[in-house]
Amino acid sequence: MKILTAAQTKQVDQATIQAENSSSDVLMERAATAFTDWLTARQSPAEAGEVLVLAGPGNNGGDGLVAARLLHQRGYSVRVWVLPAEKYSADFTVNRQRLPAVVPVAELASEQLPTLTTNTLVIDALFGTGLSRPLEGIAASVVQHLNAAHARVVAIDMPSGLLTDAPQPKDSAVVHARHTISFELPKLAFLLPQNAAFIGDWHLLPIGLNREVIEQLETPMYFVDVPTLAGKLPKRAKFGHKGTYGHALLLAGSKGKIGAAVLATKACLHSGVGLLTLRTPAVGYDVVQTAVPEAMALVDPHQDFLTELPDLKSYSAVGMGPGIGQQTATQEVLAQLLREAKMPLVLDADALNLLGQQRELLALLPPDTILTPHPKEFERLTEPARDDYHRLELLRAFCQQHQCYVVLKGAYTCLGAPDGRFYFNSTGNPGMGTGGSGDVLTGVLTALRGHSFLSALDAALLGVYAHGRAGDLAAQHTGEAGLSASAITRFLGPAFQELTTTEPF
Ligand SMILES: NC(=O)C1=CN([C@@H]2O[C@H](COP(=O)(O)OP(=O)(O)OC[C@H]3O[C@@H](n4cnc5c(N)ncnc54)[C@H](OP(=O)(O)O)[C@@H]3O)[C@@H](O)[C@H]2O)[C@@H](O)CC1
Ligand SMILES: Nc1ncnc2c1ncn2[C@@H]1O[C@H](COP(=O)(O)OP(=O)(O)O)[C@@H](O)[C@H]1O
Ligand SMILES: [K+]
Repeated sequence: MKILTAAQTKQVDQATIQAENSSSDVLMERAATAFTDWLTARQSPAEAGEVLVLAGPGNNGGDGLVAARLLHQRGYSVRVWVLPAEKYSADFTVNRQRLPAVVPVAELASEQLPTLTTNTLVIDALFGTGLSRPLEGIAASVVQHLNAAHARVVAIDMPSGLLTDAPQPKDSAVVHARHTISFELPKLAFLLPQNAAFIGDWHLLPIGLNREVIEQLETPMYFVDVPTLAGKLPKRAKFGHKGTYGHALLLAGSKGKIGAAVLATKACLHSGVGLLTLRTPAVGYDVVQTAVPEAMALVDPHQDFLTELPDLKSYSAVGMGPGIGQQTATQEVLAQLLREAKMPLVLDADALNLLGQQRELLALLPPDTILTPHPKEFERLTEPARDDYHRLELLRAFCQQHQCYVVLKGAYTCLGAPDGRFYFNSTGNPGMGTGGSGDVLTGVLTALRGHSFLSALDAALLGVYAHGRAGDLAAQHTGEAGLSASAITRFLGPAFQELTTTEPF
């Protein structure tokens, strides 16, 4: 699914209206009807109480006015508050006129603000994607009043005051919504941690925007859902054998962190790898042979940490990092790996920290290497980010400079590609914020990079999605608090199964 800018969204709106030979108020009616359907399916008139609709001067306000009319028609008690402005959009004006006279309408003013309690249901239709600057004056006062009351706010399209795809000026007033109901495609602002408190839970409602126009628009940003991945993971071949699916090598573990190696190993085995060898310090031998008998253990001569790179010639992909520690000898192993590897690489955790300590090693990264940092690890490779937008700029520059893929982990993990594109993942849950989840991802990605039939991009997209999906499936059984990294590995199979192409009949 594409992520479009505010400007592109406007373009799609207009093209949709043109293609349908209709008018903008028809599209507004559709959007507001979808919004109202969403709301009324969740709140009866009695549960909602008096619904306050705050309407701004543009089409976001227009959406609010249509919703007010529809809610009134459906038996809800509604009161509208309009933001004073020099001019109102045409569709605002049309829908202001269409509002039944019995619906009370008042103008917002600093000395006249609605009375709010924590239980008041407020529809925030002040500003949407047309916001061009931070809120000030009466608009800012209304937003501050709303936030101070902790009312139940449902925002239409955007929480008012929040920019769709640009950094937010510091301390600007932005609505804190419980839900943000947007249309058709996700917006970049929804995916950034710094906006979580404004957006609440977001939901997308289809409103029949023109598919062809969306297809044609160029964007460097995608939201990865099932349709994005359709057809990428082939069914296993009838006569396939272990050689068909690659021989992966994992370099993982050190004394006290052999568990990280076990988790990555299990994950790799549950992600379709043909053969797997684990290189771990001698201290891990018994553990690994017992915990993961399917993997071959190739122990390092050192008892506690990795000191020697094994011969690489048998392997189709190598993953390094989980639990390896940051010993100088291990750094040497990493440097040698970067110099010698002719096969795809996945680097995680301490392998990234070691790279951060010796940045000249970055020049040795083989093209299409996948790095999987969380934001702190990413900073160690680059520089501290001012905010989430700056972090994305750093990500793009890093991927382009080093011609690598970076899986920037988080709630919406962002895969940066060497061509400057971003792919935000849609699966996963907060239960995955627990030690070892990242080790599991390394195992998954190493397995997929060993599949000669997958490109680096497709391996990364499939792996990140399946990892999150496995976390979601596991959480259905364990709950989020009860989720462990081991549980994620147990649901990788079903997650991959869902993504596997079925033969056409
Ligand atoms: N996209 C879709 O699929 C569909 C979109 N639809 C809806 O349309 C919405 C976009 O509508 P929109 O373009 O009229 O913009 P909107 O957010 O109402 O604000 C613009 C007004 O605010 C003003 N203004 C701006 N910043 C300001 C500030 N800081 N302080 C004060 N004023 C400020 C600005 O004036 P100006 O910048 O010219 O001064 C202008 O008057 C979209 O979010 C969705 O809800 C649906 O109806 C149909 C399907
Ligand atoms: N709130 C969340 N929603 C979705 N996924 C999450 C969330 N928190 C963490 N994750 C996922 O869990 C994994 C955590 O990785 P990482 O931070 O490296 O953990 P560890 O080092 O403990 O293994 C990442 O894949 C991340 O995307
Ligand atoms: K809004």
